[in-house]
Amino acid sequence: VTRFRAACRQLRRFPRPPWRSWILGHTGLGKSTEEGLQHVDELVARYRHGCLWWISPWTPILRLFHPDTLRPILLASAFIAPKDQLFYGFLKPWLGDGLLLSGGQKWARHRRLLTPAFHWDVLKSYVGAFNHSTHVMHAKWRAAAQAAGGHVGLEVLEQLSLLTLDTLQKCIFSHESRCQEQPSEYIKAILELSTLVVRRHHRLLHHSTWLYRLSADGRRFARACATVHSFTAAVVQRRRQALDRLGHQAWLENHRGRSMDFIDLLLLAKDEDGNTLSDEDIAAEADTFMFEGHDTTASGLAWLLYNLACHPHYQERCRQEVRELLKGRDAEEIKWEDLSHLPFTTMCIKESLRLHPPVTAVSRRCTKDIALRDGRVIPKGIICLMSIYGTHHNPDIWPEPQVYNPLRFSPENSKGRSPLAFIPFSAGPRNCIGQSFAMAELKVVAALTVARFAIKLDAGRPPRRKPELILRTEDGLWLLLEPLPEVA
Ligand code: HEM
Repeated sequence: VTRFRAACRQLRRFPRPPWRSWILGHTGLGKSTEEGLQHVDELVARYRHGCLWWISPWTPILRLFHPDTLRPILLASAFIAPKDQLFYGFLKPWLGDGLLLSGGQKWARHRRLLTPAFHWDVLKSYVGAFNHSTHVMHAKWRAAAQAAGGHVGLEVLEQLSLLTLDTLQKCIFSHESRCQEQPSEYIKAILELSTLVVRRHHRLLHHSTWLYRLSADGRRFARACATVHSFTAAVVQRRRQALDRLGHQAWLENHRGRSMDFIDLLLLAKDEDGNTLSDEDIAAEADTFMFEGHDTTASGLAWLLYNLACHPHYQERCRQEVRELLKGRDAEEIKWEDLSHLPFTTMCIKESLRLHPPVTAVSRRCTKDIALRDGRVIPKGIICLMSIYGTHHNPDIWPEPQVYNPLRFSPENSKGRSPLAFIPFSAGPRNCIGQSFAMAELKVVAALTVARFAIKLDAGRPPRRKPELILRTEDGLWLLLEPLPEVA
């Protein structure tokens, strides 16, 4: 009680938006809806740095949305600012102790072991998979457009989710599920788990582990977890047996000509003391990549296509850039070397990630008091909800924040801007390990899509944003797609 009262004294220095009552606090005022996001815009416009939010009479949350207030927490060591369980706990039975959820020494050791798996030399070999999965998706779109007599209206979030799951299965497991063309039990289970985790957040009774286990949703969750875990465990086990049977050298020689996937790299990963990852560790990391890598990238892509549909002149400029790059080639294929030659498309991607960040917030609970530059203190143990969306919409940093303007990211306009003003992949020691992977995939899919399709708004179905685990929409994101003549 004494500690709580001392914390409340510190917290009084943060502005508190009007609440419903001192018993209810702000309960029910922060919704995962379009209105909820507009409310965040209002909070940011009014409080600029952050504000205090009471989700119950004994649970204060600091909502932070400015580089100055985010800096000391985002840049603190993972030991001082660990993840908070309230927001991440429901993922635990699925993702176990993978990088996203683990903490302390285990996280630090795994982060070190996993970092080389995201080196550019490795990512290079995945660009082929990005191209191939995009060809498959586009072939489906072309067939649908032809059948519809010219252009087709599609819900692109679902389409792009299947595309990113397809590429991840290839890059992590070297597995061709062909999930874009035919149903896959494993992919169905992953999509179901994502939906169930969000639903559990909204149902207070389901927050209790034992009540959840007894509920229909809890049983579905357990079944989907079992499907995902048995798939991953079987792949890891098969590879481990092959490695043990052949020995390192022969196993590596066996790989000549075929690029290594994530499972291979994790099986071979060794720290400076010669410690390796156990099969359970590898499986948890693979499950984490599948979760963290699919919906986030799909949301980023879907909102990018939407923003380009809203701004046909930017779309046309991207198209010209890509066509120029592909001119005279035998195949319409984006290569690794091409990724640095798409400056305008890259600016459009970044501006879309700013305006519609796939992950809208991350949260931490500090293990010691954190002093801010202005003298205020974030007390130990308080949940800090760091709003990526709010920071990206902060008028202190981004003039006219609601406007889509890729030129904000031109080299001259980026000069002098705080590195924490644009944080779609978070920042600091716990930033996104997959950000280069994601940017490469975003560029390949975006470039091929603008080259092959005219993307238009579906006037009858304007999207209403819905921030869940990722930024979605209430009834899907519908766009009209019209095939263009091939370039190469
Ligand atoms: C546009 C796509 C992506 C976005 C916007 C994104 C965003 C983020 C953010 C904001 C975090 C920090 C989460 C937190 O602090 O709680 C994060 C962490 C993480 N991301 Fe991503 N991500 C993307 C793609 C990917 C991909 C493709 C992978 C893997 C293949 C990946 C793997 C991870 C992992 C493992 C973590 C946890 C890192 C750690 O705690 O050490 N992400 N991501």
